[in-house]
Amino acid sequence: MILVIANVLDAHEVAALRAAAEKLDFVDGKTTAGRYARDVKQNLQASPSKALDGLFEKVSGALSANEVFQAGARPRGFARMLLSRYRSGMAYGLHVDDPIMQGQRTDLSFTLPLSDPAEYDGGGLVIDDGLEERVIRLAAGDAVVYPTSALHRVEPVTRGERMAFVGWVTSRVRDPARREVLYDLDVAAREVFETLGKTPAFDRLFKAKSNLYRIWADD
Ligand SMILES: O=C(O)CCC(=O)C(=O)O
Ligand SMILES: [Fe+2]
Repeated sequence: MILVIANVLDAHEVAALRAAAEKLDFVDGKTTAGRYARDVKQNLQASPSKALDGLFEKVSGALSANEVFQAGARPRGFARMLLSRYRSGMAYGLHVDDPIMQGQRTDLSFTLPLSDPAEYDGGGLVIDDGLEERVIRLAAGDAVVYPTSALHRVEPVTRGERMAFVGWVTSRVRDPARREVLYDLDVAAREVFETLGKTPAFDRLFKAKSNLYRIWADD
């Protein structure tokens, strides 16, 4: 399941993060890529610093407060986050991300751009779901969350600059099919609640979702 979540950050938050990001040092992104991804990775990444950690906290806080992210990802925590920058001519070829980062299993990947698509050409995130490729170009402040198991790439940027947070989430529910069942039940329960109120059908649906979550959640 690929989830696009609108407005994780509002325009003010995006502008503040962008201004703070402009003050950071950026280095070659190859330093954080795995053995095979390194060969196809051409981008820049903010070097680790206290200021960068502060930005990561804002992003993880905004995602954690987002109901759609909670329902779709069931996050236990964030394994890693990066702030990356693609200037004209830069790209990240087809690759798969590391299964373990900083000792944590990576179940879900996300991209949250700080640049609007009008600021650059190319630069789409292309996710291969096994059957076909999907090209995703998000507005600044939106996020896409997708299984870390998927092959993916970033198309070459041919004009302007694409700045984005990327990160990896460890989920309490490791199996993507189970996560999708929980997400569907959550969405259905919410819809019943909003249209019909807290009816017996809602109580049953929500109980079923809660109990499946209890059965499937890692300790
Ligand atoms: O920038 C993106 O949308 C994804 C980048 C990526 O695949 C990575 O950093 O591993
Ligand atoms: Fe990647």
